[in-house]
Amino acid sequence: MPEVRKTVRETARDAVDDGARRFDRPATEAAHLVVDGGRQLERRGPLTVAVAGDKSVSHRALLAALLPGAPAVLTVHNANSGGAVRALLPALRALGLRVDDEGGGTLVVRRGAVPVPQAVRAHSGITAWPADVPYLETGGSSAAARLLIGLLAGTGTRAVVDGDEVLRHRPMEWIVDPLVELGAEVDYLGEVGRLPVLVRAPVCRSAAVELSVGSAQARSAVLLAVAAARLPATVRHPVRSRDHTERMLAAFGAGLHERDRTITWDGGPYTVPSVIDVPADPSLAAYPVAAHLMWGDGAELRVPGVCLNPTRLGFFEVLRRAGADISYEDERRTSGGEPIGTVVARGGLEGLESVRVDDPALLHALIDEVPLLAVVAALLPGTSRIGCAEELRFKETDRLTTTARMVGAFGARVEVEADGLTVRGGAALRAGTVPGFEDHRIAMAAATLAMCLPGRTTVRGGACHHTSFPDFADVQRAVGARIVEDSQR
Ligand SMILES: O=C(O)C1=C[C@@H](OP(=O)(O)O)[C@@H](O)[C@H](O)C1
Ligand SMILES: C=C(OP(=O)(O)O)C(=O)O
Repeated sequence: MPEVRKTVRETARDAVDDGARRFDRPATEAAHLVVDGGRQLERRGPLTVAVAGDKSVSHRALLAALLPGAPAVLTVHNANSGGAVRALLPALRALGLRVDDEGGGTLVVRRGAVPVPQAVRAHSGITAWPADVPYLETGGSSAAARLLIGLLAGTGTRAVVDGDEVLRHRPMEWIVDPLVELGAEVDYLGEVGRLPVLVRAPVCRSAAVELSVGSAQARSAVLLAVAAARLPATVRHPVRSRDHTERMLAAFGAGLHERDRTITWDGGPYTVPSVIDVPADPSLAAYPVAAHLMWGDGAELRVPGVCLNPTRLGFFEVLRRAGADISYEDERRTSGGEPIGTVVARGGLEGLESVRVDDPALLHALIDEVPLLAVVAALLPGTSRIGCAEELRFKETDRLTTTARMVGAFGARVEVEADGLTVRGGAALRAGTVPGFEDHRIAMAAATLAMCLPGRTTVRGGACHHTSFPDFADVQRAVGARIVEDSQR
């Protein structure tokens, strides 16, 4: 372990001085999104829209094919087809899995194929790459990279894991440090704490590890490592963030127990099924629901088949606490340990004063929806505060800064603090040209706000929504938006 490890809070505070530069991207190549404000609906009755499969559950379902004892053929239904999930497929193929896209979100993963090598991405600090090990690149998807590193460290598969230029800036010590405590050997090939890494030797010590970050990816990497190694372990973590890995392993029959933020894994047997169904993504459902509430002129919006795992419902919960009419209808079915149901939104934002996030578990339950929550907050009259959000600085962009800049470009008054945002409502918002920062969550939040402002908004590089929500524009059109991708660039 390093002698002095900065806390996430300290690192986030330093990042403030660095401004958004650290995570800002170069000028985007992606097409813009062009939005004309106002709702265009033929009738105002109840509406139902479907959103794609959950990104996090899709990643875990695909990676289950690497667990020991996984079936020769694993079929994943309703997988998210965005760039972040797709980014995992070449890495799986390089490890000797065949992955076929059968259409309609069905991916079939077969063991025992001839490995398809990936091209090595040049790195200014690396002249000689380790020979005779697979090179696995996971694009810009941190979930894909971190969970994969955990699995490789569990199965004892030597490999290099890398990512694109943005992912190469994101922290990997969050997972490497605990894996090393468990006896794994993982080398940084370039900058310490960053990709690319070489996974050299497996976890082998039954230690009790203590995680310093709330990141579900960090916890999942450790759990997948010990589950793959069949190594009993105890994992203490600071906050209950999304628990899809725990639910998936428990659904496989693994002996996993949690008490007082301590997870105990008994190292016993489990069975990976041959079919995994992915529920719809609550983080995607948040966009049509937000648009419906911000317009406030529709009857009822229903989004069925959504993953109702409470560790993912923070966006809806915060709005419910503020007075929004959002409810869940339990569909009385579960999949892979995940509860499934319909999200129902009625009415609009009238009567809502402000929103508040002041507890880490709540923040983690809406971690990817912070830009969207800031957009909603900008339309409320009062002062909203989104706190406990220091980990937002380590996403695709520094999302505290990029959220503030995006909402600010509409005229909103937003202050960035070390651990969050204060949004002072009541400012006059206007359409215009706003930055998307090549960050899908920022771009989709901007486009959603633009839908309820008069006039035309261009979200620069907004087509990056394909990372997590390829049919974002179609879904928003289905609820009444006038939105197109500007391919004339
Ligand atoms: O576990 C996952 O699949 C994810 C966890 C979250 O990241 P952190 O766990 O790093 O906060 C989230 O932001 C990301 O979109 C997906
Ligand atoms: C932060 C995200 O994903 P990841 O951390 O996997 O890149 C996201 O999808 O918003």
